[in-house]
Amino acid sequence: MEQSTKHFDKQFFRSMWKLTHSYWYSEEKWKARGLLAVIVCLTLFDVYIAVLINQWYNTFYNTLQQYRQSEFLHDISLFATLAFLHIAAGVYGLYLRQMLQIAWRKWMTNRYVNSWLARRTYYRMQLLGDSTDNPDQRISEDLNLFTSATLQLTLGLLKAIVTVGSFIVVLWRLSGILTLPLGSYQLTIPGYLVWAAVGYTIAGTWLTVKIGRPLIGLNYNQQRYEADFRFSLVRLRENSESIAFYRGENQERVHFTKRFLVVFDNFWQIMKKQKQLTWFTLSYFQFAIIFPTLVAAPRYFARKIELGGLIQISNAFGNVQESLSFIVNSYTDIAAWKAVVDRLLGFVRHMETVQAAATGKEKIEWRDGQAGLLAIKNLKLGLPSGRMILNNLDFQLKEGDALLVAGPSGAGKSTLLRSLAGLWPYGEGCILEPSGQTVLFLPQKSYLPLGTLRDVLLYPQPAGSVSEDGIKQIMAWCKLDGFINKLDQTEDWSRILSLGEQQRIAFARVLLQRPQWLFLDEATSALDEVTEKALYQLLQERLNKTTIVSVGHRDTLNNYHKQKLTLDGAGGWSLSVINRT
Ligand SMILES: Nc1ncnc2c1ncn2[C@@H]1O[C@H](COP(=O)(O)OP(=O)(O)OP(=O)(O)O)[C@@H](O)[C@H]1O
Repeated sequence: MEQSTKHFDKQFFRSMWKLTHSYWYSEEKWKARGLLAVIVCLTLFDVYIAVLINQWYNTFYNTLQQYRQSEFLHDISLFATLAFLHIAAGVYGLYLRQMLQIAWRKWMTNRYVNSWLARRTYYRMQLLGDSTDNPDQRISEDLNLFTSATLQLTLGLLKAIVTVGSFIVVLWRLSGILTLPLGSYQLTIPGYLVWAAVGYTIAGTWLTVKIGRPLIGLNYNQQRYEADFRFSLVRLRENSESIAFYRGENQERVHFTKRFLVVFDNFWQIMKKQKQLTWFTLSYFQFAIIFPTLVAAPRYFARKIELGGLIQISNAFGNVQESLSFIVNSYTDIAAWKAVVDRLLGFVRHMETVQAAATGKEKIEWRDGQAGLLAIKNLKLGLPSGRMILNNLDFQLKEGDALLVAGPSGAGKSTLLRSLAGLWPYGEGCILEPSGQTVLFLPQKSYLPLGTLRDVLLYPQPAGSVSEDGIKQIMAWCKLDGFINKLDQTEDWSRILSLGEQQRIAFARVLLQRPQWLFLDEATSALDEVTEKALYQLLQERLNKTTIVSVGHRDTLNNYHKQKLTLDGAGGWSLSVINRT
């Protein structure tokens, strides 16, 4: 499993840059940069308004203290204007930030989905270990969190820096010089309010980081445990019938309880840490309300500043402190954000490893050969454990051939088909594929997508690619006449159709797509022998030039093939001609 790295080290920032920069240099870069520039301007404008409001405090409270009624309404209207500008900047700042966020998320989602689907990465990632748990969560939730949190944190940081800069100047001006008697000496501290604010915040930040650090790992794990728990529930839904037949509810309950217990335990740890952190942060913020007044009180009672000045100091102090303690405020956000970044980086790395393996380092070589010829040269197939299941397989198939692959269960028949489809990476040798010809693989249980029966039949071709009459004719040939009037009905067909009906659907797909090379992995295992015969005869009549390679256990299959490849599961194989009686 990919672990959350504990620190923000150089490597993390390098990877982070890799994750982030692609969007800002993409084809959408000008739109993205333009939007970001407007948001930054609005943020700076908002800080400027905050400075004007801070000055307004001074004027307004002095007006009150000195009972200057004539200026009261003017001050109020000035406040209304400033407040309106502050609100407008806030509203549009958020609106545009969300606009940028969704555009960025859309772009990244497209990119991740494309990369996940490219070169069957989704399949190979599963095959090549489990270092990425729940890729669906990475694409749906993590990309969302990543884009929103990155913008929120970056813009928050910018605003914090500019606010600190502006209000430190204000505080410095209001501070004057503090003189402390130290024995016979006098200690003079210029801008002492600034030092007080900085000291207070640094102490708070340091303590928060110390208390809150374990939350990074805990949050990372929480997301993963939640996804694992959800996944186990989804599996029950997907396999409900099988589980119901086995009466496996108790076992499932034990399994759910076990997975949920992990969620529960981890959440307890988060709660305990969060409690400590909340004790600290709430106390810290409560004390921050009174702290500036305490610090500025000596100057007020020495009559060096008026009430307006005191309130202004308190407000400026609050702004500095709030911005400086940006890390304090958003420590848990930063922890969650770091966990998201780590997970995304893990996902990207895993995809890259799988794709690099697919393009470079693999020892099985898939090459385009001659049209009408499939040549397998010295093919060795192994398992991830290193066990050899097929040794030096060498044979050729020509257009129109029909080969039956047989052997005991677990001998490696499906694995051979996977290797011919380019899905199995463990092994070495060379496969010369028939150049420029259409190939179709039928697994034992075909995938039925969600949608109408027509979509299911045509998959993966789009609807409309075959005429209505053509579809109906082929359905009738495959003994699917009973479903003709349901062609446009949307159902969860994999739940409704029997396994045999699903296998007939798969044959109908073959006849609709008319591949030149057809590989069938126990594709008639759920059918009676009469139907099996009818379907193979249909292939021989309608697709007489198509080369057929079938994997199966039944003797009846001998009738539809010319050659037989028998695997013994220990690496050995033999090729023979089938003599039909
Ligand atoms: N992803 C995998 N990881 C590890 N081992 C695997 C994987 N897929 C298959 N195997 C192993 O490879 C061996 C061959 O499996 P395969 O499915 O090719 O056998 P088969 O001859 O088609 O069996 P059957 O007739 O029962 O369908 C089996 O021992 C199986 O456990």
